[in-house]
Amino acid sequence: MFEAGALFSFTGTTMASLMFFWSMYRQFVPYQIRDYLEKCFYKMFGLVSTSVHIKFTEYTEDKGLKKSQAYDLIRNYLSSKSTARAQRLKANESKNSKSLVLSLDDHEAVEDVFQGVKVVWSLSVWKSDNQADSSERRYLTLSFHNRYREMITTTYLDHVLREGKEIGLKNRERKLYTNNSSQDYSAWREGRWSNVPFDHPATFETLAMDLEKKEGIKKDLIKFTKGKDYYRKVGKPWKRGYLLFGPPGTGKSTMISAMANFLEYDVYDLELTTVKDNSELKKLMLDTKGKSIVVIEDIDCSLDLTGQRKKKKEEDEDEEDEQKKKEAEKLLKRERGERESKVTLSGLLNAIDGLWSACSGEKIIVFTTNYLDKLDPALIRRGRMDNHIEMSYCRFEAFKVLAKNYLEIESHDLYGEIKRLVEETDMSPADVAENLMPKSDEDDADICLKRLVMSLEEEKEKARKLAEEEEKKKAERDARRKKKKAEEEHKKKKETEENGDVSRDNGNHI
Ligand SMILES: Nc1ncnc2c1ncn2[C@@H]1O[C@H](COP(=O)(O)OP(=O)(O)OP(=O)(O)O)[C@@H](O)[C@H]1O
Ligand SMILES: [Mg+2]
Repeated sequence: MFEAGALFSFTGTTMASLMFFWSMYRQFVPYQIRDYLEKCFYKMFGLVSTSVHIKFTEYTEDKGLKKSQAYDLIRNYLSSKSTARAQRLKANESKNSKSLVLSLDDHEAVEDVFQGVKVVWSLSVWKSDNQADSSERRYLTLSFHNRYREMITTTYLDHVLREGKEIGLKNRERKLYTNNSSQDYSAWREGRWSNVPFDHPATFETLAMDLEKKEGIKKDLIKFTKGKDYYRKVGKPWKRGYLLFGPPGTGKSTMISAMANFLEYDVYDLELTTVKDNSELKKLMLDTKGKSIVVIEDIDCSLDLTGQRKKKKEEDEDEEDEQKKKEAEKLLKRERGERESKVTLSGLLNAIDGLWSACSGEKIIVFTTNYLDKLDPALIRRGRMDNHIEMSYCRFEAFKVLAKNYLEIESHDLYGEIKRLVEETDMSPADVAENLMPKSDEDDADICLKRLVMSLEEEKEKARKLAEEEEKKKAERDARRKKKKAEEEHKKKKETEENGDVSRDNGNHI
């Protein structure tokens, strides 16, 4: 028997000799001969070995500069397996610096089991011999028994890539994109979209609206995300359009953020007024990725999309005034040399509905507007805007959500009075929220709710006065119209009488 000391010294000497021979081999044997020897070794080894090895390099072979997508997907896939099973791990900061990401360390291996078959993944590093070149290339090797060659090279690898993609999407930092103006050459050269991290805190839990409606929207979204095969089966591109309409401050933009957080999607905020023409719009849409929400806010203000609308037969004076104001604004813009977007309604319809709009996977398109009736029916027909959601003034259900968010209360003596007032008064959730927000440390729930009651009463009074004034104005307008009509009729009658007199006179002359 060896004594412990003797055993250590024997092992140490052997290791030192091996390392000496290894370094001599790498230093003095030329690369071509080494390569040949290694190939022979692997060949001989292959005769007795029953293992198969597949190598996945970090960079693609062609130019060696492009990162291999498959390599990244496999690393994503292995991250959770390594955390659970590997002995040596590497810790990196995640892109959003919120947490640490653990991955397999260099020269480490991890086992995976798929359909009862064991495979081993190992991570190796190749270092250049060239002194001037300090670069390192990593590669992953998948080893498994030859008996499972067919299953591993098809089913298992498909499974790894698919899972890796999903993990990557989940871990990615979500982005809020906005389109660069093509007038701004430096920004346009950088890319069609600029982005910042998307960090809006709105969720469906904090969104104040009718509870049943909210649940309906959540279910609709879940159904959509799971509908890949269904959409393919019925022959529809995998996208869904939402039209959010309602008065200002009712939560349309908040709803978009809640949707993005719920689905973990990116958001593309498309500013149509800076898009030069239809072809630019097409390019922008082609540049959006899957798992994203493309938003066009205030669609009625973005473009003159109402041009094709049939004018109402009876335009009242107010509408005429508005039309005149718009024309004057346009003229002023033109005089100032401001560029107007040449995106047309058909261009926009193509962008959301055309052949190429089906590129790049699942996508949600959202339009928001304050005035539903200002939009061309073609733009919002079902199939294009599948789900029309009205965001309305704050009613009691919505108030309760806001009170819970802002004051952390679920009931109060004033709830009865508030219930009556919010049902009678049109106040936006934004205004209700503002009243509920404590303005100082002394503001407690009692003070905030009383302030809300006061505001609601004021609003109610204001609405009553406004309605009275409107009524008065309408009566005046009607009276003016009646008077005008009577005058016209009188004038017509007079003209006919005069014409009758003239023809009688002429008759007398004859
Ligand atoms: N339904 C809601 N639930 C929770 N908060 C809301 C809701 N509606 C409005 N708010 C609050 O009011 C603010 C303004 O709301 P938001 O911007 O979503 O309104 P909007 O409908 O998009 O208005 P606009 O038509 O003017 O664009 C939000 O930041 C949010 O704090
Ligand atoms: Mg908005």
